[in-house]
Amino acid sequence: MQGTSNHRSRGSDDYGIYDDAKTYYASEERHSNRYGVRTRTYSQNSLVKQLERMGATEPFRRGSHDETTMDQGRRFLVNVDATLEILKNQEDTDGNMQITIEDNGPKVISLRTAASAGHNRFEVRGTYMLSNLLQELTLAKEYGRKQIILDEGRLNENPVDRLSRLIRDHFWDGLTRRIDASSIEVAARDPKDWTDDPRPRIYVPLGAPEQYEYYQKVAADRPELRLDVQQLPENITVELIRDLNDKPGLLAVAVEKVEEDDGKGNKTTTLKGLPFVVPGGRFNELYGWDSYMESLGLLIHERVDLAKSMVLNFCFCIEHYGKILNATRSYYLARSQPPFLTDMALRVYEKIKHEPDSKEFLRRAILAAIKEYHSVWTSEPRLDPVTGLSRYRPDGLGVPPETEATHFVHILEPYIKKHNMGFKEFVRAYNYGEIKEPELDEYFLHDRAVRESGHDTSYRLEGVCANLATIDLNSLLFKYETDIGRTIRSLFGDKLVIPAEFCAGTPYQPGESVSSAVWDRRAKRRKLTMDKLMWNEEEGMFFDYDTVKKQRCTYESATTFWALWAGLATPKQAADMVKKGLPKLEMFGGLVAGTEKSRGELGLERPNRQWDYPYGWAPQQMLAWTGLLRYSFTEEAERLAYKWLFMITKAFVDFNGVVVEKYDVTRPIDPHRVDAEYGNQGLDFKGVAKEGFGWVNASYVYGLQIVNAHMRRALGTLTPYETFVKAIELNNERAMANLTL
Ligand SMILES: OC[C@H]1O[C@H](O[C@H]2O[C@H](CO)[C@@H](O)[C@H](O)[C@H]2O)[C@H](O)[C@@H](O)[C@@H]1O
Ligand SMILES: [Ca+2]
Repeated sequence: MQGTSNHRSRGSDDYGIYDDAKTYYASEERHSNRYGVRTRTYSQNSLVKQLERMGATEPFRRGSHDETTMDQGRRFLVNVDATLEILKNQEDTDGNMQITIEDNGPKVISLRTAASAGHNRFEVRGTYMLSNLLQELTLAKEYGRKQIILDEGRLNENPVDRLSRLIRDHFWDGLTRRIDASSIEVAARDPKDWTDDPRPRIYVPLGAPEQYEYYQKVAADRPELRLDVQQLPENITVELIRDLNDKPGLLAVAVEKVEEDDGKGNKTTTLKGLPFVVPGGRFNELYGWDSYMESLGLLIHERVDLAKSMVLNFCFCIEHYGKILNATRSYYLARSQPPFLTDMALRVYEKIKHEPDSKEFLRRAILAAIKEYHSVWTSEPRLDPVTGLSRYRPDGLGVPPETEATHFVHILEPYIKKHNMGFKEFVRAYNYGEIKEPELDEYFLHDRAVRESGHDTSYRLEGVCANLATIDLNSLLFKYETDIGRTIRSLFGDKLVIPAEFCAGTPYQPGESVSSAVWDRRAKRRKLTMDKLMWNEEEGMFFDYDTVKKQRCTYESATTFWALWAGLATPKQAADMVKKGLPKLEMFGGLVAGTEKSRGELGLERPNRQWDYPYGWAPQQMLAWTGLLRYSFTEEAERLAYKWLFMITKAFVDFNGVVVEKYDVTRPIDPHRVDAEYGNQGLDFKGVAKEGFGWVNASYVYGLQIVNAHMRRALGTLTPYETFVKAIELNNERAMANLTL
């Protein structure tokens, strides 16, 4: 592998070695024989004929290994199909269309060099280079190339640079959706639609009549889509949401008006969907907290427009659906997800504040957040009136339809037996209240809350979540309170007028103005209550508080660090957390979601849960790093970031460019293997990964900003953390010895 690589690196020919796939492979000229390659043409027919004659897989004579590296690096002349065949037959021994350390091929292929016009050969060796070759050829084939001139630099690229580049140039685009005529069929696809006729369907809120008209026109103009366009009634009840489960669909989000040219010089106005980034895999809709995490990566990559339009989509959701939704599908209408809107909007604002409409953007986001704060998070049923703290506690009816088919079998089985019914028959009868089972009602109340918490599922929350004032939610609300107060004070002259459309569900009258003082008081009160009910000095951790049992919980969770992220911990609490809490949760690959002790024994009746030990999730890492830095625990933040990035980079190198939804942070060899619940997302690709996974992509980009330059270099050479530290210590000792004072 190369120690470093320069992404702007260009050969004398002016082509970039690290151009994005489209630029690299779509150019005819780049792959013609202009690099001193013999002008003989290798037609596809003659290649295939030679191939057949030789009974072999590649049609050139064997050359010597005497190619020298030129200033722009070695280049290979590669026949795409034939080489792909060799790779598949020889190197992908388990036949999963990926070349990984689990394949048992010879791990070497000899490629013809371009400078010798294909006469000389050079061996490409090892899993990483071969899997990069597979990825490059898969892309070349998709761009219709039969023969390419391939830079060796694309095969032995520093993996940190390669993954960062793929995220920047490919993954974000692969995950971006727009709900308009340009690509509604892509956005509407729902792998979680288990109905007999999973056709594309969109629900449009009553307050967006132009959108309703627009989508009806799209459906009429393109009948082959079978797009079903439905208008939602004004009052969205839990009964309605349950009924929509038979016809699940996408929920409309924000659009903008644009001018369109009909090709004859006539201008008409049409609608264009504001884009958003989806998590990936089976999650093909706009998610609440995934979007926040994604925006942290997008902003680093200067994709400010995407982050901004996700904020605007959230404002649309609050205005039309009453909340930032768990995600934008009909079955998610009743529940939200961890709230991050104020921080997200402020980060976007920081990037656009020189633009004329930036203040208006921020005003709208803060008004939406205020409405959400009051009408969703601090009113019943989520508000616990006794403590004033909040809980994840959404309304809903029956069994959530979006989970994998078997998810609730073990829960429902006893009831199915009791009522002597089939699975589907029972679920329908229960959902429609024909069967009353109060115990099940209680189970699903908590299950819905678990899903709203984003931590679905975990033994921290199962069977109790709706009663818990969690450390995560209350830290986020403290952040809302402080962000809103500070913004009103510093950017709106300590006076923000609440317009009529933002009043419903809030204590405000139209035109009433709000100042920062009340927000400061709310934050102060929340902090005091949390200190009293949730902080355990002995353990050095914040714990959830059970509002029904009126006691502090004991499950040790990585969410304790959210208190640092939000800035609610005192310096002493932060130091205690680093000293006592952190060692319990720090693993080989970074932070684990919860401790093994807290998770407890697993068994047939107690299967593993994806938000428990031994799994680690990108949002937990990102919030902890940011929180630690906020309290000046730089070394700890860097160390945790290094471990997480190392684990991701190593899996990326050893497993054909894989980037997944979550990792087993205790598993050094194959951390992407997760068999809990619905397995892992992001694994299912042929030849080349195109999307990664939204928040892991973001954590990678964000984490690289946390580690120092020396660490970044060490990651590029896949240096395990312990080795890195030893090397640093040795260096320091030497430097000390050589120090002449
Ligand atoms: O389909 C099952 C569940 O899937 C979602 O949860 C998981 O994926 C989300 C998207 O990446 C993520 O936000 C969440 O934290 C994950 O646990 C969905 O959010 C659940 O509501 C759904 O039941
Ligand atoms: Ca394989």
